[in-house]
Amino acid sequence: MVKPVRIGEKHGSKGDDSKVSKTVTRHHEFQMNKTYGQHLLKNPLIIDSIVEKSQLKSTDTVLEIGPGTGNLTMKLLENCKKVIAVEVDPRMAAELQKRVAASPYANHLEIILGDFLKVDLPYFDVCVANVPYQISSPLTFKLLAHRPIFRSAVLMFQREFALRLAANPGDSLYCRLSVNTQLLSKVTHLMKVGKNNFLPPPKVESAVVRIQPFNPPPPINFVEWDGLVKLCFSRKNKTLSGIFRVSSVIETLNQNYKTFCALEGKMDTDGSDEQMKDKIIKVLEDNHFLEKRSSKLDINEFLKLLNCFHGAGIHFK
Ligand SMILES: C[S@@+](CC[C@H](N)C(=O)[O-])C[C@H]1O[C@@H](n2cnc3c(N)ncnc32)[C@H](O)[C@@H]1O
Repeated sequence: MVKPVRIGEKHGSKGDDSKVSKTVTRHHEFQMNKTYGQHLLKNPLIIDSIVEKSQLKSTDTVLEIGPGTGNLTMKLLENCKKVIAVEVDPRMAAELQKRVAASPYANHLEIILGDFLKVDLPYFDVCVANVPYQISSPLTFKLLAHRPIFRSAVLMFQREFALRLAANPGDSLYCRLSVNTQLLSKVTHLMKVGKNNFLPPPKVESAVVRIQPFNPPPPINFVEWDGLVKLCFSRKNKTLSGIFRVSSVIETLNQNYKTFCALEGKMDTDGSDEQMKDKIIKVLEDNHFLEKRSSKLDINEFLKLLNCFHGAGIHFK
């Protein structure tokens, strides 16, 4: 558990827009750390738009991941009760601490110094962040696994990642990430953001999405679900018939089946891979999945497929 560092209490002038550009200017003194994905948002219009789209309430506790020197944090503080910011770089945290101490919001910010992927998260209502792109995927699933379930997250990602999150069946970017995220949440693409809105500009384009976790979450064993989805997207344009006829896949599912039978106290533990192949093909055939392709299946069809396999005792972990 990383110990939270609390910001000291100091007061200064409120709502001073010049602070954004001053801080941006000061960033030239920093050597930006590429491994931490340090690209600071410098366009106040984009910052305002992100905060507006976050639909914050004055009673909200907001989680920010990677506040940097605080360009977004300052605007968030004006619009909620409290910001909890997780920052890995002590230089950034110190800069943010100084900046907030000179504002009326000193008592409304808590900085957790540490790696977002390793810290225990506190309670929060909404997450708003221009995230470090290199941890986009584990960051998203850490948020979605967090309890209690938060209201929404408005997050800046690399554009391609954002498009993958929001992709629909049939889209070229529809993938395992789209299906796993959309099983657990509603994803909405909010806006594109060009490179020149950052300092220094990243190599890639960016986009902001809103993620609203389903509450209650679907009653699905996520490991089983992801096992099926991972397999189906190993060759997303191949038919399911083609994917499930591969001998290594049949072998693995037969092993899983035997483990499942043993755990359930069933005697059916000596079936051959050939028998397993017939069982799998029968499930696909009986439920009209043989000629379907993952790239076109929606969440409900994946759910149906998982249920059909489970009905036959076929498991994916
Ligand atoms: C893209 S910058 C965003 C900075 C600031 N929010 C802004 O928009 O100007 C990403 C920030 O995340 C921080 N960061 C990188 N990896 C992190 C991690 N694993 N945990 C927490 N913060 C991280 C970086 O130090 C940097 O401050």
